[in-house]
Amino acid sequence: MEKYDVVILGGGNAGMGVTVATRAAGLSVAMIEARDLGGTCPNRGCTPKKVLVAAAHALDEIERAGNHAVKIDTPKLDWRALIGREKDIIRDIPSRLSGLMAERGVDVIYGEAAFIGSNAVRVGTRELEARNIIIATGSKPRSLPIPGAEHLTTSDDVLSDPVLPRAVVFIGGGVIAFELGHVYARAGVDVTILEALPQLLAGFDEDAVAQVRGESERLGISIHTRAWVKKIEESDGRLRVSFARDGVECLVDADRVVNCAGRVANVEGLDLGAGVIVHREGRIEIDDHLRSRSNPDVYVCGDAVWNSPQLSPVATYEGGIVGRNIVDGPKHRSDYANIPASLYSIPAMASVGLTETKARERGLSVRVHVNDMQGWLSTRTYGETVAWSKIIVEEPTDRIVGAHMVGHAGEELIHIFALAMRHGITARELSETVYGFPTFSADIRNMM
Ligand SMILES: Cc1cc2nc3c(=O)[nH]c(=O)nc-3n(C[C@H](O)[C@H](O)[C@H](O)COP(=O)(O)OP(=O)(O)OC[C@H]3O[C@@H](n4cnc5c(N)ncnc54)[C@H](O)[C@@H]3O)c2cc1C
Ligand SMILES: NC(=O)c1ccc[n+]([C@@H]2O[C@H](COP(=O)([O-])OP(=O)(O)OC[C@H]3O[C@@H](n4cnc5c(N)ncnc54)[C@H](O)[C@@H]3O)[C@@H](O)[C@H]2O)c1
Repeated sequence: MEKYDVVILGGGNAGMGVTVATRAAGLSVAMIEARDLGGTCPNRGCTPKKVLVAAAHALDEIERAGNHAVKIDTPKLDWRALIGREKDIIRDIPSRLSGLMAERGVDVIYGEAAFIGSNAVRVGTRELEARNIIIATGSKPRSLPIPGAEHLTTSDDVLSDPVLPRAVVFIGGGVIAFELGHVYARAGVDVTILEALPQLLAGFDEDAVAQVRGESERLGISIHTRAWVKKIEESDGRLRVSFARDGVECLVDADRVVNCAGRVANVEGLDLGAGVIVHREGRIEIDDHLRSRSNPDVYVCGDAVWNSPQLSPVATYEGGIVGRNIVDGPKHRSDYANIPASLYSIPAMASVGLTETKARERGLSVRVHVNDMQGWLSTRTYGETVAWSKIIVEEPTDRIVGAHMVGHAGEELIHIFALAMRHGITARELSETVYGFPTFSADIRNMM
């Protein structure tokens, strides 16, 4: 049995995050990775997705070029070349991360790990024992138990398929469906989104979501809520999706049907029982320090945590907390307030803090500033199709408790709000700040 202080299962954002404090403290650390170092975000998530989103942005700019008196013929997207560009941009990430881990003194072992004891794992023929074992194995698409589920593809396939389909159905109306749906729609694909719940994009402010929905429908995306998918069948070389909506049976044909119904912790193959790790259907029971309740030598971080946001910076942050808890003893807790998040639709929807509904549910006395910024000079200058904001301010303290934007460079501006919220800068102080002009940032003064 090889002995280490720390063994990390998974070499994604979360696993990498653990290595910082543990190696700085001189602990011996092994990282076991089944596929590519970097995990989902740089290889199959954020980064390759953003390359496609950037291309869709270019198409959006071209669509709006007429506003600037620029005449452009109908643009033509070479999808195969775009996928090639995407792969090219991310190609050397795993090898660069391998270099980083070597520099940091982390032993990387490739293979699929599983527990063989409370403090031991097996990978291939090797057995490793450690004082602490970290589950940082990420997430995987939720399986959909519907007839024809074998026809489903995932975001991994969308990001790798060099053939542009004619029509695509996304099952689930969450972030992945909207981001990839906007890219496809810009590329001329017929896009349908089928969401089981009455609301789309749960967790975002409902009024902001309504703006995104409007813009998505303007692009030609067909959206159905309360849609219950019954089956997927192959028919004449295409796929036919049957779903019920308000008691009415509906059909939609497509070349691809993508499972975007959420992602669950990827822990099925870990033999959690052998590790004495209590869980409910893969939801590992953890304390405030991200430790397994049944085996305190085991920590969980990143997407493998079932009840924290599945975001790449959150995975890195939680990995950092776990690393510090291992070094300092279990003292550190994560704080998920004021973490900015964006939907990279085109235009993007950005958000930090509480939605209006959540602020009211908490009984906060708030003033809500909603701005349709369509008529504002900066919006008109750039010919934006949507420019909208909602800023939620607590009445007695003037503290900003939530900010939500669609368009207007919101995915960048949201960080100014996040910074203000984190450091207690009030709405008035933010409004009184002198901003460079003319910029989108300067509009913050008039948003509240
Ligand atoms: C299409 C898509 C787009 C996304 N876009 C964004 C975005 O724009 N912004 C954002 O913040 N987040 C985004 N996310 C979410 C983000 O990618 C994840 O939150 C983040 O990557 C999670 O990091 P992690 O380290 O927890 O897991 P992962 O990065 O998934 O890493 C887990 C690693 O564990 C390995 N592993 C699994 N099982 C084993 C085993 N038994 N033994 C050894 N290794 C194992 C896997 O191979 C993987 O490399 C996106 C996700 C997807 C799917
Ligand atoms: N920009 C970003 O930060 C970004 C981008 C992509 C992914 N991610 C992360 O990846 C995670 C997974 O993304 P996702 O879009 O798969 O999940 P999601 O949780 O955002 O959305 C899933 C949606 O599918 C619906 N659904 C579930 N079962 C269904 C069914 N049988 N039929 C129809 N609808 C069904 C849910 O009600 C939900 O609205 C997200 O939680 C997100 O945090 C983040």
